[in-house]
Amino acid sequence: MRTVEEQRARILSLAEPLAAEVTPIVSAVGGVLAEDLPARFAVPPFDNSAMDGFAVRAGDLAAGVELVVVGDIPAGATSVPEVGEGQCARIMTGAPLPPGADAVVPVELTDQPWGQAELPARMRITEAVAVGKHVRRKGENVRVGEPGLPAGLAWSPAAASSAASLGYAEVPLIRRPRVAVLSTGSELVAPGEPLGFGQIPDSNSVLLAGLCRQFGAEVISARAVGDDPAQFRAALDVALAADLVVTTGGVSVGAFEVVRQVTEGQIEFTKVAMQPGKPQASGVLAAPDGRKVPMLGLPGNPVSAFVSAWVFVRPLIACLAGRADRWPSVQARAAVGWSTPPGRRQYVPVAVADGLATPVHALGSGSHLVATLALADGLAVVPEDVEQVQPGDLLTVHSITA
Ligand SMILES: Nc1nc2c(c(=O)[nH]1)N[C@H]1C(S)=C(S)[C@@H](COP(=O)(O)OP(=O)(O)OC[C@H]3O[C@@H](n4cnc5c(N)ncnc54)[C@H](O)[C@@H]3O)O[C@H]1N2
Ligand code: MOO
Repeated sequence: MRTVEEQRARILSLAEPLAAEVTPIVSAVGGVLAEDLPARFAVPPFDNSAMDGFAVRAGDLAAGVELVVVGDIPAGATSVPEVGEGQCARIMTGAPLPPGADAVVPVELTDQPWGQAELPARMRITEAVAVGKHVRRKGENVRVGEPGLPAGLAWSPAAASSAASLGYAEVPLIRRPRVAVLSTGSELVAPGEPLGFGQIPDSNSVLLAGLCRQFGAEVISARAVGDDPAQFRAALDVALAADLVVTTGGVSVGAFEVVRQVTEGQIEFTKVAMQPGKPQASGVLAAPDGRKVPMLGLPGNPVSAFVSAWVFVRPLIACLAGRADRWPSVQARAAVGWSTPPGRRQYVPVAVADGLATPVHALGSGSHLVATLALADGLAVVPEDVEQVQPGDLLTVHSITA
């Protein structure tokens, strides 16, 4: 059996980051920055006032000193007066600091009224300020040419505002990878439908569509097909419009494994030393338009599909998106003991509280325990060489919320 790491390395070798596209910053939320963006503008772009008040020469100041007001500098002013000894200029927040001035006295520390007021001829200060006070220096956030935003940054409203400030209206972005989800199984009926004999609700389509979105992908379709090779082939051809196809079911050794029957030869079927999630399929298929599209065939058992999505689909989506993948974890102590399959890494859905990890169901990592999956806030990892977890054992618990 292949280790989890070997399988993950194989899967990552199937794909490359999608090509970057020049994208308006405002419409880019959800993408990933493809290149470093150096600062085209200094931030702030010029020395400016942090307060509404008066630009002064700090050396002139003492409580009670009166200064001659030589001009008015609103934000957006295109020219500014020079401030000489004994002089000051009225200035607003964000307005350029005039030559000669080296500090700003807020209007509250003067004898002048705040708010809309005539420009006074003279102004008396009530409290002195030090050199540099209330002045925001050019480039004190970032200087021209310095690193602005780094490649790999997940685009966000904050990133758009940084990019605008750094001088960019468009940026090279890798869009969200497009994923098609295809669940297989003749026993599947749509959620909410009554169940006939031997039928089961299709929970994997909604599970994987949601997880892929959580992992940063755009889901272009999520549907179920029966275990009929022609039906599956036709659905797969449509799904290949995506950047990644994720299927569930039909990868084991039964007599009606439709994913295996249709794709064997192009897709590799293997066993991975993990539980749940042992049977795994992965490979690259040729889309009708000639693109090479990676496909992951996850096992059909719902908890197996869930764990496989976190362990394999998530890093592959991150790779396509041009992002580094990291899976946050915490350490927690097992609240109870349980047995684990030797030689396979176990991923157990657990609830974590007060540093204790409790399996969300007494049957632990049973791959069919879909009804209680939602109660988990992490996947506890039991290493391959452990056969019995004892109460109090320290476990790594991966987050399933980030
Ligand atoms: N003889 C062996 N049998 C099995 C082995 C094995 O090694 N030898 N491995 C077992 C393991 S482990 C797993 S996991 C499953 C994987 O089987 P498949 O990927 O082929 O999945 P199916 O047989 O289609 O379904 C398995 C199970 O999951 C239910 N299911 C499937 N799709 C959905 C869905 N969309 N929503 C909800 N539930 C779904 C399905 O009804 C089955 O109960 O194979 C074992 N067998
Ligand atoms: O690997 Mo299966 O996913 O153990 O039930």
